[in-house]
Amino acid sequence: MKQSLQFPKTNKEMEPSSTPLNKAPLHSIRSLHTVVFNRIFAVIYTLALLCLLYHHALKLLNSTTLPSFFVSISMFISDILLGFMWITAQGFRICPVTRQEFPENLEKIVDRKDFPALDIFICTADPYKEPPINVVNTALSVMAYDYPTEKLSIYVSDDGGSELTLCAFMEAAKFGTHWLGFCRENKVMDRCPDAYFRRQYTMNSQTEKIKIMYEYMKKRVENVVESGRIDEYITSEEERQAFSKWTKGFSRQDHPAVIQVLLESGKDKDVTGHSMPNLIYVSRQKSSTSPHHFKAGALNTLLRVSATMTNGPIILTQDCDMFSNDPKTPYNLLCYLMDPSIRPKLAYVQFPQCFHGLNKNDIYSSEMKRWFHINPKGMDGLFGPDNMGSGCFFVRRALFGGPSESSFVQPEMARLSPDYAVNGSIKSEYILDLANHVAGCDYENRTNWGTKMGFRYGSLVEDYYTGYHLHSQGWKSIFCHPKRPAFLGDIPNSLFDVVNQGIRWSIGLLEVAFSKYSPLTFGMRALGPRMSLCYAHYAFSPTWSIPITIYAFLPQLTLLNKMYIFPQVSDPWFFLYVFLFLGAYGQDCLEFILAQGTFARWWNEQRIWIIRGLSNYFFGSLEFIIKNMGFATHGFNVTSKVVDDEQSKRYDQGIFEFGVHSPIFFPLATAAIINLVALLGGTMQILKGGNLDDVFVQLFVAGFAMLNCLPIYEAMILRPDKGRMPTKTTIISIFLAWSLYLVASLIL
Ligand SMILES: O=c1ccn([C@@H]2O[C@H](COP(=O)(O)OP(=O)(O)O[C@H]3O[C@H](CO)[C@@H](O)[C@H](O)[C@H]3O)[C@@H](O)[C@H]2O)c(=O)[nH]1
Ligand SMILES: [Mn+2]
Repeated sequence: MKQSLQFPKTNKEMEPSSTPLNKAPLHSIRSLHTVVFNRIFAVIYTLALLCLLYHHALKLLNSTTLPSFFVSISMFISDILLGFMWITAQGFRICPVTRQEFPENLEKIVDRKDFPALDIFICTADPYKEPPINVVNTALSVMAYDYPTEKLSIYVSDDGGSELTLCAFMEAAKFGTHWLGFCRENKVMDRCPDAYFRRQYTMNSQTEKIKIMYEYMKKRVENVVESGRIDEYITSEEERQAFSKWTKGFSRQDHPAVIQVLLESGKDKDVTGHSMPNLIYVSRQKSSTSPHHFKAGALNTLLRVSATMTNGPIILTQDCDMFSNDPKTPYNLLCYLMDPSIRPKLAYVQFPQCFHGLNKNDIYSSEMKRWFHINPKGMDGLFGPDNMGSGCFFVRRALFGGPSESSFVQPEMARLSPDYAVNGSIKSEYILDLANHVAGCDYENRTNWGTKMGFRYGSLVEDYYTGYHLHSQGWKSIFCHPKRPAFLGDIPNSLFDVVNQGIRWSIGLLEVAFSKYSPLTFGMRALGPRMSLCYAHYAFSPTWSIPITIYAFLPQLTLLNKMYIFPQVSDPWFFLYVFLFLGAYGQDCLEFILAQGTFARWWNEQRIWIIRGLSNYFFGSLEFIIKNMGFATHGFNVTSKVVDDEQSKRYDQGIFEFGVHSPIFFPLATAAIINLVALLGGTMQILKGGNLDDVFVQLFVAGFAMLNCLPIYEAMILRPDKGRMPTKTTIISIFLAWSLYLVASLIL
């Protein structure tokens, strides 16, 4: 049977004469006040950039020696790239908007029993980097959504193919029957058990009981992972059956599909007698000879498996460390979905990624305020925010071709179509066989999955890439940012993890930047200039490594060799540099603070930008080039979510964590040394009677860098703890700095 109606009709559609949506609006939108200022400033700044270009051209023409030509051209390239990135950033500033939802009006417009079915996808990939107890917490937090349970299905994708994770979920299913009832009866807001017990809660016999149960479950799950053995935890024949696929030849890279229905809605009840939602464990088939496309591949498998079982028209994609912080979140989503003026072209509603456990001044700028909070508002005034992977509700239909009837892409099996109405028990043999079939590792051969259908393959930032394609096809999206964060996630708390995550993102973004789908070519045509500027800003952000690296070394090395490369203070061109620097930094700071940021956090953000330039962007670009030369690289390196107590203590105190010896710290440490030496050298030149007028800008650049490097000096020399910069890294960096200085002295 085909389903003719995906979403219930709202009263408004049925009776166009009365307009309840006007009396009880579901959402509102308004322009941000900064728009006018942004536009005027953009014009002035662009003119200043043109003047700078002219100035550079003059300098190039007037350079008489090879070294001075080399220096001029390097600075020219740097400023062109900085200017280019600045221009692309204007896409976000041209018409930023902010939205508000009125979920309290929702039930006036649509009955709860008519809510659309919701399929929730949670991805995990490694039980040692992503502790199953955290994944379980994430799952429980969404299982406990305030939503009709018979419409709620949770699919857990385990790319680690680990029996430990399955075992953890069996424990979770049992505990869930207590937890869900407890949350409903007590109207609990924190439905992630771990978050609930970490916060203040009223102690009574009921909370005490549930806490004991939680602790018991947690202990069992942690023990399973620690011992690596599941035998003691198996209590029934059914459970034993579930693990029968883990045979001798079973490995992470090579194993059959494992699909296990842990809870079936309508059949399994919680302790208060209410139905439980569906809970399904899925580990897709893997073979070392078939590409699996990382998270995008996992999501596409879930798309198909869920299609065979529940085929909910709405899909929430969730990282395993991003738990729900508000049980009413689906209500906010429905405020847009139920609006007939928005629904036909709506592909997804994105909630911002928010994080818990940030230290006071957010030293690694893990909040990513610009990426996750400020920029999406800018895109929301155009076609809508980019997709951020987690916390995103998709309309299933949007993953099957463009919004028009004619651009619909029919999957190879009608059974997987977004409008197919499923029926029958999800535990039936027929459905399970089908589900196993579509979870096969060769299933996608010669199909449109990953190209025209589902989540897109070809970039390590599958979220960004998929959102970009959906917009290009004519779909819209919405940025929904309620006051209480809808989801809260973990942050990496060592610089090493931060940098590695950033390297992966850089590679993924460059894969898009230099593909046939580049935002500057394909994007311009498909999306128009403003939206494609936004996408280009992200795609090309790794190119920041070039100007940042040049600015981190060249002014300093030239200063040490008494070569002055910027205008003198008395030269009128000097003021152009002052304006360009203060203008960009000032606007950046203003935006950050207007978005409820603090000055200290902004300062750390700009520092991390420089650090990224010398690490993530730098090595990401390098790895991208290596990859394109045909060498194998890392792929999707999952970020570790394991917390080391000592390390997290240092993090809480706001101390930078280096800890491991790694080449990824070389450029950073070398730059720190060179800048300090240049600052000292430059000061000496003045003391010896040099002209401050000549030296000033270079000295300023070195001083500014030095300020930014304070935590690095501290980590190199002052700190005794384990998180300090390893001596080996420091020594090699000193050697590198020395060599650079020698080479520069020879050339310049
Ligand atoms: O082969 C893989 C690799 C990863 N994952 C899952 O993908 C998610 C994100 O991985 P993580 O290591 O946490 O990456 P982050 O950099 O923190 O994630 C951000 O960036 C990713 C793209 O690089 C997006 O997929 C994420 O949604 C976004 O939050 C996790 O749940 C993983 O379990 C898989 O399912 N299969
Ligand atoms: Mn993550």
